[in-house]
Amino acid sequence: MEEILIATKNKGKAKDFEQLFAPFNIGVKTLLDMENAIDVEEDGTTFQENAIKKAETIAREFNIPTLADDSGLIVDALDGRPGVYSARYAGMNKDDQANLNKVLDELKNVPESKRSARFHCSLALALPGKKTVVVDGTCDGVITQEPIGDNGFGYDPIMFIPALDKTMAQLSKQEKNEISHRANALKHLKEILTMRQVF
Ligand SMILES: O=P(O)(O)OP(=O)(O)OP(=O)(O)OC[C@H]1O[C@@H](n2cnc3c(O)ncnc32)[C@H](O)[C@@H]1O
Ligand SMILES: [Mg+2]
Repeated sequence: MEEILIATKNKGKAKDFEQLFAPFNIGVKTLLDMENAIDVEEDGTTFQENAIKKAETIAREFNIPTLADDSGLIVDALDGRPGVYSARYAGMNKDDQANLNKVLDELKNVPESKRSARFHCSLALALPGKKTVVVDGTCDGVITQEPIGDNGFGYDPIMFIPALDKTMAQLSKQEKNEISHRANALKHLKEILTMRQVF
């Protein structure tokens, strides 16, 4: 594989992937580099369904190997919300700040011992003419009382990682990419592709 298209318009994800793919000899493009990319409606009820739909629709449009990421935050005390609706939890206009404030608000009276959560990432790789490969990765944490840290994106400032004693937004890009849901999913994908000798 010489070039891969990441089917995302999210700048934060695009940066994560740029760094995650740096060790491989593969050119990485995202939808931020492409004109006229179809806007894929994320109407699935699972991360995997949405990832497959994004990857296959975009692979068909541009006819190159395409990787899609559907991800989100799962909070135990909120029965798994925001889950697949993470990107539009506070409304359709995709505002990271509003989304994380809604989570903090809903957890206002929940004690630390019950604030467990995890990030989930489903990756789908659509290779023209082949069956799409799907993998998952997760990363456990605890929701803070308020946002802490300026790095990363999305819900990173409210996701505390006990083992590192920092929120995701206090980690450097390198540190996040060693432990993140996205990094873990990519590890699984690499194992499968190595097994199938695609890489
Ligand atoms: O669909 P694309 O174009 O890839 O971009 P998106 O932002 O809409 O992405 P999703 O549909 O997968 O929604 C993911 C949501 O979960 C959040 N999220 C995903 N990965 C994250 C991470 O590593 N850190 C913090 N928040 C994350 C992100 O901010 C979104 O609100
Ligand atoms: Mg999306």
